[in-house]
Amino acid sequence: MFSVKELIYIANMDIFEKAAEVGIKKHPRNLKEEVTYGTAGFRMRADSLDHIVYRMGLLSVMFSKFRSGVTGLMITASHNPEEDNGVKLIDLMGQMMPIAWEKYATSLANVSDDKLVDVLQEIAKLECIDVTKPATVSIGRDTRASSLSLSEAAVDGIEAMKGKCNDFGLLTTPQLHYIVCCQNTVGQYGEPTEEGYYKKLSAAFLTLNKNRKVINYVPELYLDLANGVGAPKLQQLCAYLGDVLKINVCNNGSGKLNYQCGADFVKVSQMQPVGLNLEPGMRCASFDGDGDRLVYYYKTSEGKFALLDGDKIATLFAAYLNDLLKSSQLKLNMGLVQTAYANGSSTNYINDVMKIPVACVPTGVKYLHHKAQDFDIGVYFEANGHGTVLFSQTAQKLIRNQASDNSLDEVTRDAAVRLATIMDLINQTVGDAISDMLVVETILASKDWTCEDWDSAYTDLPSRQIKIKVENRLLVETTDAERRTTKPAGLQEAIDEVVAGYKHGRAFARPSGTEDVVRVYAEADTQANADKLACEVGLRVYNLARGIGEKPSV
Ligand SMILES: CC(=O)N[C@H]1[C@@H](OP(=O)(O)O)O[C@H](CO)[C@@H](O)[C@@H]1O
Ligand SMILES: [Mg+2]
Repeated sequence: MFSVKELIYIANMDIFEKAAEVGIKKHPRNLKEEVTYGTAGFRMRADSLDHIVYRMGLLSVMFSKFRSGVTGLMITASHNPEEDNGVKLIDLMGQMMPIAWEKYATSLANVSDDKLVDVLQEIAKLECIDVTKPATVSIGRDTRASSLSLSEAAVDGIEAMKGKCNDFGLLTTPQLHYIVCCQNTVGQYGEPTEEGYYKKLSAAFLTLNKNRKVINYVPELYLDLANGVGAPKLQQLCAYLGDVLKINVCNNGSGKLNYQCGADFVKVSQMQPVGLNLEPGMRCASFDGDGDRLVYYYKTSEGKFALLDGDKIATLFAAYLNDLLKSSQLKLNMGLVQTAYANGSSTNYINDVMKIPVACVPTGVKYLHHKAQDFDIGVYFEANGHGTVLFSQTAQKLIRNQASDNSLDEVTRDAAVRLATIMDLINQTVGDAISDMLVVETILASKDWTCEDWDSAYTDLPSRQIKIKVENRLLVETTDAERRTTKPAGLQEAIDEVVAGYKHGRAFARPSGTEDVVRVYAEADTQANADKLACEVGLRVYNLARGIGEKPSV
């Protein structure tokens, strides 16, 4: 007689062995280097990814069985070059896969073909997974040339592990997060389709912009789509918006993905993208390649390029929500979550002027999202334009109750109705360029603001970001939400010494989780000083952390 545990083990073994056979035959491991499930899953050159994506297909099914719900798998390398690709897994409510599972992903990706069964068995044992249980995985992909065949590898993995696969084809990353959340909440969050996504967002946007009276706000936006998946998706959305917002698009798929365009390019180079003739008076924005980042920009009347990045979007959102909270007489606490890359001026403004609690966490959406859950209303944004707002269950309930309380005066109730509708406009599962753009437009219209009005809240300190190539980036270790290094020995002291020589100086170095580099960030009183500080800190990293190739120079 076998025990239940033994029977599960035998049934699992059968499936695992077959999955390993398919793996060897169709998706053999072709990479010698070790890879790590990083800030946004696995990311590397697309031609090294096939076996990893197949194996993530396997893992996504085990994760679905473990969670007893629909999990997600997205194929994208976001803002990285066209030649790269990546894969990441999504949890039931549309959040990132838990950190505990990242180590399973890493061991599964690195194990040799002949030991694949052992790792699968180990995960099943550790998490008590019965592989014979039903499982469903929803998958999506971006527009990269390599994405279709990689998504087929994922389907192979899902089917080999006896999971059901919902292949949604081309999607922005946040659309897949939204769909997964809808599927697991049985439609409560919305209809689990792409169509449902457009309907939910556009309905909220149209309601919020119905009776607006604007003089300064111009309902016309110039939008750079990074030649990514945002392009076809935005076009679909526009059909629902009518003439409430005119969107002129550029980099809408005919050029090279993320090349001199897109949110990352605009943020890092602090320059307008190709294909856009920026003139004063134009309100412009950029998505990244998979549609989960958004930055705005404009040209000042003096002809200077001015960026409204994730920090500016976060403060715009938080201030507006705070006003609505006050007017609707709701006592809910609100907090803002940033990373070390947030401009120092924004942090000061939130602390000193807005008087809202602000937290700093390590880079990566998973950390921001997690911290934002500490508040009734948690606004989180990375400076690069990835972010959203989370409303706790209690907050959602109180806001909806207030919105439907007929005994309240009109002003109070209107504010509560607006808050409730804004909740529907925000993609709470993850940062979403489409949704965030609609929220920004709604707020600007409601305040009757231009970009200059929005930008006038505080002035960014000049900043610079550079990348340093090193032999092994993991030699650099950090603490204090990545603001200080603990290794290699002497690096932090060297950084401190350099920073001390600059007015309003602040700088830090950390290993990237998505590229093989150490990133250096610096800010100071002038652009020239920020550039110089970044370079000087970069040199210390180069010298103390075994830099390779060209030394940084201003
Ligand atoms: C400075 C910066 O922008 N870092 C980005 C980048 O991570 P790194 O770990 O810095 O490579 O990609 C992540 C995923 O898209 C994003 O979450 C993060 O903010
Ligand atoms: Mg992205």
